[in-house]
Amino acid sequence: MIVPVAPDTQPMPLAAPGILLVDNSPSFARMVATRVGERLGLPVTVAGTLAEAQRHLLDPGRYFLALTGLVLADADSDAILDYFAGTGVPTVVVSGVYDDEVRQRVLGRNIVDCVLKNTPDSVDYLVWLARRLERNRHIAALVVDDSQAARALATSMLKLYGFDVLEAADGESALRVIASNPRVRMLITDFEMPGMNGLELVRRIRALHARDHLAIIGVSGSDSQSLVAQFLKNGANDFLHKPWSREEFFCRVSQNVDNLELIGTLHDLATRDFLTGLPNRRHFFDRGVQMFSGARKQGLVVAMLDIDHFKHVNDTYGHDVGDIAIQAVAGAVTRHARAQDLPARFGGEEFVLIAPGLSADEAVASLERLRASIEATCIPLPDGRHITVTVSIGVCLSGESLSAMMSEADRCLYVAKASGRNRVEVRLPVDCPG
Ligand SMILES: Nc1nc2c(ncn2[C@@H]2O[C@H](COP(=O)(O)OP(=O)(O)OP(=O)(O)O)[C@@H](O)[C@H]2O)c(=O)[nH]1
Repeated sequence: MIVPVAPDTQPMPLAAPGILLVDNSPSFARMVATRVGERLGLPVTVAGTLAEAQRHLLDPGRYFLALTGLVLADADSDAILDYFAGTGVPTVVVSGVYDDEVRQRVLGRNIVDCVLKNTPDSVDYLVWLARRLERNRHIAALVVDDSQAARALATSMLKLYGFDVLEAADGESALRVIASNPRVRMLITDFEMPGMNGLELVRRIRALHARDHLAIIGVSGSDSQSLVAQFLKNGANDFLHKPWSREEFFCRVSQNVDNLELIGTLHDLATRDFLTGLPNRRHFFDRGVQMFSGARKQGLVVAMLDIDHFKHVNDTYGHDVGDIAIQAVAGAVTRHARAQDLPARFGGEEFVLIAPGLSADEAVASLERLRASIEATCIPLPDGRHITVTVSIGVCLSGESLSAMMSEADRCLYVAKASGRNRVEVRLPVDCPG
């Protein structure tokens, strides 16, 4: 999405923070803005001069990233670099020249990176960089080092890359910060610290947080050959030698958070149903068995839901509308589920819900509310029409195992269908006195 702004207009408020692209070539700026904006779905504002860029940046929350060229009509390259380095907005230089001299001038200031213009990969790299910096804003990083100066350096770099940064001066404080901040997904720790050293800290963190949830990078100025291996063997994801270069620091930090996200995506693909986003059947059984064994005292309820006459919906309106109806019912089930419940798409037009800690009356009343809410939902179709669907629900209130409860819930579902549909049917299993 491109937001063109006439040179003398004041900035317009934007809904989400976007990207400011500053370049003296309108055709290049427009090409990059279109491709970056389309691929990221973020607003990109184009400015042709430094003065124009300064006007846009008057509103501090409007941009999370500035991309700037070094050739502008109203300023030389040092003035451009000095200005952007002082704005507090993470800035990437997009330059026609990137030799050692430019590199040193750029990376000697508070500038995230320098990208060579007009190479086949430059737009791909900019898209990756912009996406990375945007996502970093939602990640907390923790820097652990007893040296205040070393902490300040790593902190300023991580802030430049958009992270929300926390600091700790020793291992014990670091453990406390992690315990109280679930948003911490990246930790950078020094080796030599008083009390607990970096290796011991990594070991203690790994007892609670897996590598695919919290990335740890060890750092040290020591020449010891074995230290890197020791950090990795104790559970660190990566290692950086002090003094690190700005570029290496950024690459390693980014690669590690990229990996965390990739693993998160793979986990979602393996555990979530693609159409509805609900947990899939496999994840349901994994979690459901755990919930069953953990809930012996308080008990749990298993409910099976099936959309009524769904074949008729498909036959009448087509498969796409059938999918919309499945998504609408999934939405109702998701909204109905409490934090401690486990809803899932069991397959086709069938759903399952495990709800712990409910009395029989509460369970029946709650599922009756769900049934009624689905019946009352007008499901909008792309052509402006609406449809409604109903569901039948079979409920089991207790049983010897999860599979026994599911069989009983399924049997009740069959009875609900046979008794006219759009109803909740509850029976206690024969092997349970109630
Ligand atoms: N659109 C769509 N249809 C699906 C999906 N999965 C299964 N179906 C269809 O769901 C329908 C299920 O029909 P039936 O099992 O005969 O049951 P029903 O028509 O809902 O009838 P009752 O359950 O007896 O009320 C079939 O037509 C399947 O093709 C899906 O992901 N999307």
